[in-house]
Amino acid sequence: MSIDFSDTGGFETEEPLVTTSLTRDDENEGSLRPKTLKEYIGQKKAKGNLEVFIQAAKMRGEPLDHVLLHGPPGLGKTTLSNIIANEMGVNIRITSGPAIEKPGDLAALLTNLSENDILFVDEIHRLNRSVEEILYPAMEDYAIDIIIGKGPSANSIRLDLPKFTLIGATTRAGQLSAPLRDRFGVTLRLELYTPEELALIVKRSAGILEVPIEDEGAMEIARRSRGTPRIANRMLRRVRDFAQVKAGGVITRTVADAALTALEVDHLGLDSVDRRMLLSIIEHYGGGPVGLETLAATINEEAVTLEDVYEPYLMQMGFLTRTPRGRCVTQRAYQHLGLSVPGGTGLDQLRF
Ligand SMILES: Nc1ncnc2c1ncn2[C@@H]1O[C@H](COP(=O)(O)OP(=O)(O)OP(=O)(O)O)[C@@H](O)[C@H]1O
Ligand SMILES: [Mg+2]
Repeated sequence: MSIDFSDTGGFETEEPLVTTSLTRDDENEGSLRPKTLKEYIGQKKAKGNLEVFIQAAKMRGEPLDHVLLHGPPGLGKTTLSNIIANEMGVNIRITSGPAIEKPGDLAALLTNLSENDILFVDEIHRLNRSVEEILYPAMEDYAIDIIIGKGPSANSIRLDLPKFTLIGATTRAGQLSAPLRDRFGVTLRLELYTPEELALIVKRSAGILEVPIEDEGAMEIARRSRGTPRIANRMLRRVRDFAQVKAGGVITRTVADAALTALEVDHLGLDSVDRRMLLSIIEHYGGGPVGLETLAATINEEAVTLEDVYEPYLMQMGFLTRTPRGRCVTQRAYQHLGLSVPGGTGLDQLRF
């Protein structure tokens, strides 16, 4: 059976599937968030470590060591932070690097915490320097130094804080200053998910959303969601719309394939930006190397978006490599795009 979804009707105005930030699609993302470590699929290494640290902290009746979570957007950093709070049985206060403008803002947050609470700072690489300096003694000694008064009569007093856990999340661990990075006892890197793990996530989400889905339908979405649960959940919602309007409601492999193809997501999950990126390196820069900024300007996208969102997946798939002189496409990329590999190596010769 084949279904033609090329007439996408009312779906054209949808927002892109791949983004750095949240879209309208994610509004009820919260309802799909697992609440316990057990429900949190994949990330075996990070989860295994956390299980031990959480148990040990609970046995000692102490707060968990400060945790730094890093990895590309949409892999479950915020989710994991909420789970840690839940598993520890403590409160979590949520803020972000850019939201804390002055040292006083952070001091207010810290002094309002209760014993063992978690302070979650998203995008922690964007904290400004003067705010960051308040964090050093807070993390190390559970204290902050406050200056009272001005000029010669100014006095510094040390204020004790409750023992708390700082969880920092960042997509760019490399941008964290060394003194801040060193003060985290636990650093966990989240990895892109395998298609099998993503299929479990899709089936779990479909269950919550009460969408009928076949195993093969879930796998089709999983294979095309570029290792990222947030994208898998977005795709599930779009495919559900197609399934309901055009195919009787059930998400089968055929329905998922037709819907995602209509959304310009190819069978490995590459979208139009990925393809423009690879094609531009091939057509304008002879396959590379080309610097990230130059490439971004050529295809009219932001360099950070390419670096944080697109590159991790293209590198994982073996389509792109990073060299000291810039980005290069691989033979696999030529093959995937249906182009012949320059120099006549690769496919052309293998065919004989
Ligand atoms: N391990 C997981 N198991 C099941 N669902 C997950 C998992 N990780 C993430 N999700 C789903 O993906 C969505 C996005 O995750 P989350 O918001 O935690 O990502 P993030 O890493 O904080 O992203 P960002 O960097 O953009 O802040 C969540 O709503 C959740 O439903
Ligand atoms: Mg987040």
